[in-house]
Amino acid sequence: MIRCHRLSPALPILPPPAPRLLSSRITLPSSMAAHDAHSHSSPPLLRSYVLDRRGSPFRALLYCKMVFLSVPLGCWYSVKVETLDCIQLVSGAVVVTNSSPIEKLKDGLLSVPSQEVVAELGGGEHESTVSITVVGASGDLAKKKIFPALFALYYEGCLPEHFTIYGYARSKMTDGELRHMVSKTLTCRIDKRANCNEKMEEFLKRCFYHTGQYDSQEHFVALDKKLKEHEGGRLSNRLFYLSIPPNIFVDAVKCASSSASSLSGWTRVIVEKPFGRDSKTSAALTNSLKHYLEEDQIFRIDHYLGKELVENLSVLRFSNLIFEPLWSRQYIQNVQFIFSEDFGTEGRGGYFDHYGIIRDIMQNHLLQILALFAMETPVSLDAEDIRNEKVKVLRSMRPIQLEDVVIGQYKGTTTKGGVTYPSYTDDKTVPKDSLTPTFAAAALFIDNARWDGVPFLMKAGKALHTRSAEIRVQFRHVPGNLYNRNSGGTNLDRTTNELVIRVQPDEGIYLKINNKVPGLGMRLDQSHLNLLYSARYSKEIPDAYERLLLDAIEGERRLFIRSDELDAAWALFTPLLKEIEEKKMIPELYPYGSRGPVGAHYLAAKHNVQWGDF
Ligand SMILES: NC(=O)C1=CN([C@@H]2O[C@H](COP(=O)(O)OP(=O)(O)OC[C@H]3O[C@@H](n4cnc5c(N)ncnc54)[C@H](OP(=O)(O)O)[C@@H]3O)[C@@H](O)[C@H]2O)C=CC1
Ligand SMILES: O=C1O[C@H](COP(=O)(O)O)[C@@H](O)[C@H](O)[C@H]1O
Repeated sequence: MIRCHRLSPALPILPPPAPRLLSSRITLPSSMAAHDAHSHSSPPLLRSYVLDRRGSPFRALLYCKMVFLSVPLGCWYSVKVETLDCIQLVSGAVVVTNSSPIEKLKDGLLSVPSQEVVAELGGGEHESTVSITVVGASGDLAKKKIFPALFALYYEGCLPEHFTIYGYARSKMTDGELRHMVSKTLTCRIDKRANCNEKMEEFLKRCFYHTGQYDSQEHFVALDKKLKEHEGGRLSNRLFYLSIPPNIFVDAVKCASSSASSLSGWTRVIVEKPFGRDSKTSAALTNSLKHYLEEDQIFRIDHYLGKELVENLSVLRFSNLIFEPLWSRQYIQNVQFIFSEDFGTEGRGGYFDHYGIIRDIMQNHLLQILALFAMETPVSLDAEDIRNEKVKVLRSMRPIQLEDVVIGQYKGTTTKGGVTYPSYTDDKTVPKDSLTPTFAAAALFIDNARWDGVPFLMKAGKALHTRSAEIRVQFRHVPGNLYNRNSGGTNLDRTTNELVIRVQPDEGIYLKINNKVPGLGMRLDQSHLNLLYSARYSKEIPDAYERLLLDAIEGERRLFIRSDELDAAWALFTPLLKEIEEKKMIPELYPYGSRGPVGAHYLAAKHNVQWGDF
């Protein structure tokens, strides 16, 4: 039985986006008019179809003759099947033709089941299956995040009934060794649950391994063969998670696309950051990927978008009357996006030195949050509507000035207790004279009517005193505040309201307000209206990778980055990065475990702001 929280009857299931044509070469016959998307009643024409709700939680597979439709539940289409030769609905995209067979839309990409494949579909034709291939399965991210997230999804009943997981990498491993590795590196929230071992056993039986090179068509053909065996003639959907270094993304995509794409269902590819180092390299990566994939097959992951409190940002703003009217320069003095880690780059120095903190955290995670925070109200919750608004706000951003940026690098320290912490450059994979910033603070501006003049401050650093990620919204002071005259010493112009969205740890939202201290006198202090998630909700918070993997399986693109968003993000940061690197800007050193360089305070002060985390 499916227990996935997404299917809870208490939760409204939103109607899916309207189907969209993939190519102008394809026309929808007039007989295929969308029925009422909100209606759950079956139009007469579809009654004879076989409806299978087991394959994937939100997808029903309708099968007839040569017709395959994979449509979201709750959405019915009126189709005159007799007049159509082939139909393939791929994740909301409709492919319909009156001539058979459907021509290939793009080489090796979207193909329609051949007669042979259709014939092969024998007994299992009413069922779909999802095959998830973790490319780079021997690596750090796969062990730390991807397998644990897949297991958590399995445990929660969120994976379809028929699924197979394949690990793919060059390292030689047997299925047994992969299973051992996965079970030993389980670091997910489920591992403390009572029947975790039992569920793990079941899960591991669905995990397999295939050794192969990332640029070998032959090895991907062999993988395809194995996937087919597991798929057993069901309609197959395939998800490839590229958990490999970026220099081999394109090789792997090329092979996966041309030798291991699904012939009957969808094929999607999750791509991990870094998406290039600048505008040029990012565009080159996008172009290469688009050679083998359609944009809507590419799921560019930014795992911060999968974090619960980031996902909640729009809910907070758009579903509470009290916030949206305040969301502008009229009431907000500044907004701060703060990321800090209490550990250095140990173990990842080689990667990090090539990127630095601005590319590693600011250009993606913090900027994505900023875009969600500052965008205009989208037309709907549809992925394209949201992403359109994000792109607009990113394009409205003023070029970042070097004077509005502070960079730092951590240096080793020895604590009073005698514990020694290394300098960034102590890492053997980092050049001794590296100027790569491990800390940066910046002031950004959005040149539009809503945000004109409001500083959006970002601060990100490694090896700081604490691990946290938060959004701080500092409101303007109350004009002519009556209590300034009689506040018992509190300077109300300094203690303005502040809304804090704590993304991690101890997820929560609190609003700082000025309040009367109880008693006969009139003394004010600043208190918190506090929503601490652990106190309010008994449910554990899913890991970001769980949400994003499930979204990718369900074809929900809202939390993935579209190529024009990526272009806009790089357009903002590339000139700054170029200037920093060309001028060989020297980072300010700060001690490991400290609060970062003092320059960050001068930067804030320059914009009449105080960092809220002090
Ligand atoms: N680790 C993390 O916390 C995060 C990682 N990422 C991104 O996710 C992706 C995977 O990260 P991570 O798991 O740390 O990466 P790894 O360096 O651990 O690489 C993953 C696998 O790729 C193969 N590989 C490594 N280097 C090469 C190479 N030069 N040529 C061919 N194959 C190679 C190895 O497998 P084998 O030798 O068996 O083929 C390795 O196990 C990267 O793009 C990274 O930037 C993003 C956010 C966080
Ligand atoms: O993408 C990255 O994120 C991690 C921080 O992720 P979190 O979910 O643990 O906050 C960061 O350590 C890493 O450098 C960066 O590449």
